[in-house]
Amino acid sequence: MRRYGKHTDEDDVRVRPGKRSRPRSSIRPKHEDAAEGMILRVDRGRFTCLVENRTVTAMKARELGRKGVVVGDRVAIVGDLSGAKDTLARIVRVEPRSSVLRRTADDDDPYERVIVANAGQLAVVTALADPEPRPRLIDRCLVAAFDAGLEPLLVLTKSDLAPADPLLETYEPLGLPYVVVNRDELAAGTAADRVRERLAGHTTVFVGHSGVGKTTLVNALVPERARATGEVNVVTGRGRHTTTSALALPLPERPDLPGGDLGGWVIDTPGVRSFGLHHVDPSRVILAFPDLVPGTEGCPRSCSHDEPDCALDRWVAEGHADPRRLYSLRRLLSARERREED
Ligand SMILES: Nc1nc2c(ncn2[C@@H]2O[C@H](COP(=O)(O)OP(=O)(O)OP(=O)(O)O)[C@@H](O)[C@H]2O)c(=O)[nH]1
Ligand SMILES: [Zn+2]
Repeated sequence: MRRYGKHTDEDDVRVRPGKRSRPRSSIRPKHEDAAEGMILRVDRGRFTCLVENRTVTAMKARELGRKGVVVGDRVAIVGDLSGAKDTLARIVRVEPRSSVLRRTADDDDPYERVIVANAGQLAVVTALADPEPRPRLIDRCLVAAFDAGLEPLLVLTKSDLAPADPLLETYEPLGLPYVVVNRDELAAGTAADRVRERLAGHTTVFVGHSGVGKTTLVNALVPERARATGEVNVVTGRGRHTTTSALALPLPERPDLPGGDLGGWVIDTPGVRSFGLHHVDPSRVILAFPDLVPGTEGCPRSCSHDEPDCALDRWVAEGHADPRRLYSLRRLLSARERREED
């Protein structure tokens, strides 16, 4: 933990004599003894926070005001950090975030929200059948990932029910990493192992439509989770998770797998039906297409890259980039507009 000791103040005094040389203890942050923590879960104003190797329940200090604290946030935390039952610590500071995944208000949720902070990868989980894949929802998740600067990963489940090829063909121009899994591989553990290799050393957010098999996969990746959330649904009688917010789970170490000693985090999110994208800026999305970026030099100011004067048509016509890349970019950008089928 960084300390804000006397030394800094003394330096200040020496270089800037005069009036301002009186001791300025007030410039020191109030909570210099705060511990560092990571937010694992948010539930009705209570935050589950990892501090060293303990989980501590905390609330926001009043001084944070309306500042949001979300899963993945690194925070400074004070108070009772024992993690004992019925104790409540206080979050006094949120550290700068390396990334922010958000969704705009939409039918599922009337508020714009930051879903997760500090993630590096977005795993878009899609079933190849039951439920049918919804390419527009996949596109919307990809746009959110590109906008937030997260690396996307396609996880296609239920390949025992339908082939992956048609969908993979659609996404081939994007050159995304992908993993295809089926029921037998899930049962054998090999599906989770292949996904695990992609997660090594990363913080990965899992998103997917309800029913695609996200819970099955996350439980296989983090067996601890199945135990922690093994409540039984009274209607179906099946064990069901009750995630209403994102939940960060540490990946168990797997020295037998490539990169398996690196650890990593899985952040599970509730099933999504849509993914609001009004906040997305096309100029950030296009950064995921470095082969097209130089072609935008001749574009009109604040070009949507899908208008008659867009210079990208000429860029690909002159052979600087694959036309399918431009087609894919435009499809993604158009996914920002709301469509009925979303
Ligand atoms: N055939 C087949 N079924 C699978 C596969 N993966 C998961 N399932 C089944 O699909 C159903 C839905 O899986 P879940 O893991 O509950 O799906 P989910 O995405 O978490 O859905 P929510 O819990 O509604 O968010 C379950 O009955 C799983 O057993 C697969 O690869 N093949
Ligand atoms: Zn353009």
